[in-house]
Amino acid sequence: MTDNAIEVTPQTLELFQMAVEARDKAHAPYSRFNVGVALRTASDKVHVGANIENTSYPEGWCAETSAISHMIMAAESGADRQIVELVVIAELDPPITPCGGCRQRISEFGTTNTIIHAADPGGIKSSFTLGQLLPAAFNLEGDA
Ligand SMILES: O=c1ccn([C@H]2C[C@H](O)[C@@H](CO)O2)c(=O)[nH]1
Ligand SMILES: [Zn+2]
Repeated sequence: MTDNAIEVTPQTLELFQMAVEARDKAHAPYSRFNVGVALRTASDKVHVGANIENTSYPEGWCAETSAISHMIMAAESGADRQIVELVVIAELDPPITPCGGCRQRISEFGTTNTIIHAADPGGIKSSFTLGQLLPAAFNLEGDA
């Protein structure tokens, strides 16, 4: 359990390990801030990503975006593109949560119940639902 009572399961710990490994692949020579992500789909597939920066600074992208790109290109069914749970890891205290743009991207392929775990190398430190991180999200389809 973390501070707000979202459960950390053995599956979550596996996700954490994969995010740690993904982080080693970051290309972040400009910020020197390596980020790793692992996400699990409704079909129980795992995809990873790291941040990939560019000498033209605004052209870099986040670890979450890398992982979503992997998920979409590997997907063969609707469940393969539904994000159930995601771990983001960097080295900061308090641990980072996805940036605003990535919250919106996760929202495209998640629900308000999608779980987002914020980790540092020591483990998962806090957990949120996407609804907590992106309340009143933009959604052309409305609630119906
Ligand atoms: O959730 C986040 C927040 C930041 N970054 C990256 C973007 C940039 O490369 C570096 C510093 O902001 O961290 C991510 O990958 N994910
Ligand atoms: Zn981002």
